[in-house]
Amino acid sequence: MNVRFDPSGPLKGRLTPPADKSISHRAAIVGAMATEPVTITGYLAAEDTLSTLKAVQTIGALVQREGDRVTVRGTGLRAAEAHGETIDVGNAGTLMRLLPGWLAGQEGRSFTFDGDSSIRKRPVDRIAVPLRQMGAVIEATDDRLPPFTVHGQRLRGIRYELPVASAQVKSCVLLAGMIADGETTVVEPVASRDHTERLLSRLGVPLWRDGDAITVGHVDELTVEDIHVPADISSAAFPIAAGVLVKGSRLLLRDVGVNWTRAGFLDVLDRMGAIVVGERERRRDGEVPGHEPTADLDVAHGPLKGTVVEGDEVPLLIDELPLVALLGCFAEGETIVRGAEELKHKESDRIATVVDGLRGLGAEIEATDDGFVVQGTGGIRGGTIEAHGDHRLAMLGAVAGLASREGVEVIGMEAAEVSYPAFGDDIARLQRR
Ligand SMILES: O=C(O)C1=C[C@@H](OP(=O)(O)O)[C@@H](O)[C@H](O)C1
Ligand SMILES: C=C(OP(=O)(O)O)C(=O)O
Repeated sequence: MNVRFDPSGPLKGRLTPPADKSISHRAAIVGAMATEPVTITGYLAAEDTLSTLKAVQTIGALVQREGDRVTVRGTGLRAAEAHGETIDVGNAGTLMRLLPGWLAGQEGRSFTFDGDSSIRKRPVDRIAVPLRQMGAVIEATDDRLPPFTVHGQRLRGIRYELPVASAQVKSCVLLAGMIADGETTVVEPVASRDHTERLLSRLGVPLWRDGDAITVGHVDELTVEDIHVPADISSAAFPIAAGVLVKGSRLLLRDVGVNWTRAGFLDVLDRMGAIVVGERERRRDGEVPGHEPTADLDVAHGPLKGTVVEGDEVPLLIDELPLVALLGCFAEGETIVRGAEELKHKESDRIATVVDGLRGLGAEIEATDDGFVVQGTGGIRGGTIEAHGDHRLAMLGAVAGLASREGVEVIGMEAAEVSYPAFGDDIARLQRR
């Protein structure tokens, strides 16, 4: 589906962005691990998180959905079984990397995972390495890609130093650690989103942090309280960027998750001089809070200046980096992102697709090995951008169009269904106010 986004008049009004995708995946998986039924309110109804509901059904959980209220009746920690059915993760990397952690500990049962053409290019060796050390047997295509099969075994706890900062790998090992013998420790090179730690900690799972090391203990049974999912800051980032870039805009985004391990985009916006007002959670080392803080964010159009995003900050806004590139086009001076090689392993190679895509719209942007460099020129011309089946690229093109001089045609806008099905409607509503 090709959709044209013309230069927009001011965006105005209030909006509750869609529910958090990362937290929705985790809530459904944890619900499936529990023995008693779990109610999740505000569950994200988008392609990726519907794949997770289907996946947990494939392994024996019952799922009931009424709007954004989902009830999961799980199998308990040690009774998941797929009966030879393949688990289809669709386009969802998070699902593909988290669920095998739990299933690796289902002794004597095997689970095959597959997904769409994008997922078949995304590495699973990053989870196979630690899970094998814990005792699981994993067969993957070319030893590193889907489709892959996890043969569940009795697992033993390990200490694992993550070679790259990845919340998906960290979460996978922590989920496996809950059913492994002994304690399991994951050491992260730099902080990444900690939704799994917060959720497990709230549910009474023995879990603690010591500097960069997170340790989880063995659990016999999981009791899960009802879970509420806040709005997704990664989805909110698109209307926020539109509000910052389109002249005369003023938006209020409500109930947005501002967990500091996710809210790096707001810090980068601050450095660029953008006007976004709202209470954020501040970094607190050594603590694993049991909740997800939220805030209302008041956004207004204003001038921007260039900034530098370094590797330590990258995991705190990994999915928002494409938008940093777009903001850089409008900023005074240079905007640089470094230490973001991980962008190459997303739904598309986001260094290549962002740089080629924005350059096609008139941006002065160069790719580097681990990021990009953008020269601010005060705006962008417009043109056509290909989404490459990547939801974040589709919405990047849309926001670029709203702020451009000539408008942007997005090829493959349907990709937005993965995380933000109401994106087009929400933007249209903000344009009518
Ligand atoms: O844990 C998660 O929910 C996610 C972690 C990140 O991936 P990595 O762990 O691969 O960096 C992020 O890009 C993805 O959208 C969601
Ligand atoms: C990278 C993303 O998700 P996933 O890894 O779950 O496919 C994303 O949502 O931008």
